[in-house]
Amino acid sequence: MARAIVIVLDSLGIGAAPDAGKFGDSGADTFGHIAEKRKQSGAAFSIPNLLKLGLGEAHRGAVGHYADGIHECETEGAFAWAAEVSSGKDTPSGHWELMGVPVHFDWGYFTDKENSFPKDLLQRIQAQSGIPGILGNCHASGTEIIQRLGQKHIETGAPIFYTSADSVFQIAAHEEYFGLERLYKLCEQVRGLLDDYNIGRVIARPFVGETPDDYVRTANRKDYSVLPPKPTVLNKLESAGGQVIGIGKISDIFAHSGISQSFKGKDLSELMDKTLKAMGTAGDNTLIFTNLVDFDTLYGHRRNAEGYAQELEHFDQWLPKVISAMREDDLLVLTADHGCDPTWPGSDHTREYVPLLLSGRKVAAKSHGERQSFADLGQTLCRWFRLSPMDEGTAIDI
Ligand SMILES: O=P(O)(O)O[C@H]1O[C@H](CO)[C@@H](O)[C@H]1O
Ligand SMILES: [Mn+2]
Ligand SMILES: [Mn+2]
Repeated sequence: MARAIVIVLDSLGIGAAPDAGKFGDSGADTFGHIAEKRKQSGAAFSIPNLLKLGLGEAHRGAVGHYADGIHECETEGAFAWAAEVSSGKDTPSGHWELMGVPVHFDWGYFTDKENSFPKDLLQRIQAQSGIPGILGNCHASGTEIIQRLGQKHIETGAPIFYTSADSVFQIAAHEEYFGLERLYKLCEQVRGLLDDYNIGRVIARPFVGETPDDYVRTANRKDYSVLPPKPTVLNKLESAGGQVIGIGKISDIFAHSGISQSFKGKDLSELMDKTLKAMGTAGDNTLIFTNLVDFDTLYGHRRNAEGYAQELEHFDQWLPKVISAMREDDLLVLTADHGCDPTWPGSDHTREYVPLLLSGRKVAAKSHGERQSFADLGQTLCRWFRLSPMDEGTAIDI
């Protein structure tokens, strides 16, 4: 009986999508530019297991040439490169589309770079929560804004509100001076006031530290997403009696819908450890669904190409353990939810193709070419679990 393990390397795009121009992202290439930077440094880029599963070949398919230092590689799995049909290049859109439900509506955005949030919304937040004031109220990189405003936040007790090119309302506050539970409660209140604005997520961004130079965000980040617009493959599998084990922020991304069990972890090692543990215990008809957020949060948004390369090498070393924990009827999928090119201007995501790397004892090594939607993965999972098809997506013939 079937199981599937889907691991999202958050933000590992493999080249500008056909519609990247609409997002100002023509020429973005997360994987290609990481490889290029590593080549320029003179050091080798050691990701043999990812290459065997088809990462280099999928990237070549998407952009038309091998990344610097990457050569032809005989793959041991099926691979493809997929474009996104959802309107946004954000995390929920990417994950929901992977699970068969693209976002066809337009999210609301706070587009103004300064004074980003409407005055009446801010007034209602203050009235309901009783916070003494508001800091930020602009587009920002989350690490830069706590360095700039963290001290004032501690002195005044006013939380830091900021946003980005995504449909997000982010709130940074000190875990001890402001309080973690208080931050979560504030995020819930803000979530409740955003219905008219069609905003995808409120994100709690707690940090610790005593001076601007040592403020650091903690693993207690929490995402408050709206529900996907329709039932996803997760709901379908659960309704058919299967199990969905979410690891990392998967449960938050799906607003806890279609998740049977959820495990968190503070970094890639903990998350991969929990993935392996789940593989050891999960029964048939289980989807183990892991999100590895650090690629995006620590390296993509921070525009740290070398850090991203090292994290990919680190992940690569986990793959032999994952592969040896696989059973006869397991399908392993490595993919991504959007790009976040660490060489790109600004700090936002980039509109890119994502890899679909499928492997397992019953999966033939083959290129499945370009896919028109991430939803092809959802449809493939339906077929794998013998579920009725989703409305969107074309199953990959593995
Ligand atoms: O700069 P930080 O706080 O990491 O924010 C980033 O994280 C959000 C969620 O991925 C994105 O919308 C982007 O703004
Ligand atoms: Mn993401
Ligand atoms: Mn991100």
